[in-house]
Amino acid sequence: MTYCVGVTGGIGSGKSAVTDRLAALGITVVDADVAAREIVAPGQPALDEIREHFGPGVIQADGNLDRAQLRKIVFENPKQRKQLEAITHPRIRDQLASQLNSATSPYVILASPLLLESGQNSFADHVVVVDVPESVQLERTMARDNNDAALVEKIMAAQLPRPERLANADTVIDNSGTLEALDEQVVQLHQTLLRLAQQSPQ
Ligand SMILES: CC(C)(COP(=O)(O)OP(=O)(O)OC[C@H]1O[C@@H](n2cnc3c(N)ncnc32)[C@H](O)[C@@H]1O)[C@@H](O)C(=O)NCCC(=O)NCCS
Ligand SMILES: Nc1ncnc2c1ncn2[C@@H]1O[C@H](COP(=O)(O)OP(=O)(O)OP(=O)(O)O)[C@@H](O)[C@H]1O
Repeated sequence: MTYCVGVTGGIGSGKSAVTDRLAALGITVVDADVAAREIVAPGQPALDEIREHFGPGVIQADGNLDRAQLRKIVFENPKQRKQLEAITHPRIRDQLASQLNSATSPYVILASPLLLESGQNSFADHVVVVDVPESVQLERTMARDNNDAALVEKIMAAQLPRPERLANADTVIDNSGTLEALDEQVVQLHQTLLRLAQQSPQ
C-alpha cells in the first residue's frame, strides 16, 4: 500500500484546511467523514440498520438520513452514540481500506476526526495532529456550522482529550494562527512527507 499519512484533530481544528491544501498539491485525500456519508446513502444496509434501531424519525421524507436529528440523539446520549458507531464504524473502515488501496499519489492522506479513537491509525505510517486550543475549536466550529456551544462541547467531549491526541502525534501542525501561517506549515509538511514516503520500504 502507498505510504499512508493519518491526519486527525478535534472538530473544527482545521483538518480540511490542511488536507485541501495537500490535495491541491496532487495528493489523494481519503476522508472518513465522506466515507461515513457514503455508507449511509439510501439503499445501503447501514441506513436500514439505523432505521431499525433509531426509528423512522431519523429518516427524511426523501429517504436520506436526517443528520441533524441523529446528531441531537447521539451527542446527548453516549450509549446511543456507541450503537450508531457499532453500525457505522466497521463499514467506514472497509470503505477507507478500499479507497486507500487504490491511491496512486506519492503518499495518501487518511483524514479522520476519530483516527485514534476508532483504531483507524492502524492504516497510518505517520500521524499528523492538527492542533488548536479548545476555545478556538469551539469558536470556529460554531461560526462554520451554526450549532450552539452546548452541542459542540458535547461533540468535543466524545473525542479524545487534546493532551492524549498530541501524545499520539508524529507531527503537530499548530493551526491557532492565520491561514497564511498554516500555508507555510503545510508546504513544509508536504516536503517532509514526500521524503518519508520515498525512504519507506514498500
Ligand atoms: C451523527 C451524525 C449523523 C451527524 O452528522 P453531521 O452531518 O451533523 O456531522 P458530520 O458527519 O459532518 O460530522 C461532523 C463532525 O462531528 C464529529 N463526529 C462525528 N461523529 C462522531 C462520533 N461518533 N464521535 C465523536 N465525534 C464525532 C467529527 O469531528 C466530525 O468531523 C454523523 O456524524 C455520524 O453518522 N456519525 C457517526 C459516524 C462517525 O463516527 N463519523 C466520524 C468519522 S469516522
Ligand atoms: N487558521 C485559520 N484561521 C481562521 N479560520 C480557520 C483556520 N483554519 C480553519 N479555519 C476555519 O475553521 C473552520 C474549521 O476548519 P475545518 O473545517 O478545516 O476543520 P475540520 O477539522 O476539518 O473540522 P471537522 O472535524 O468538523 O470536519 C472552517 O470554517 C475553516 O474555514
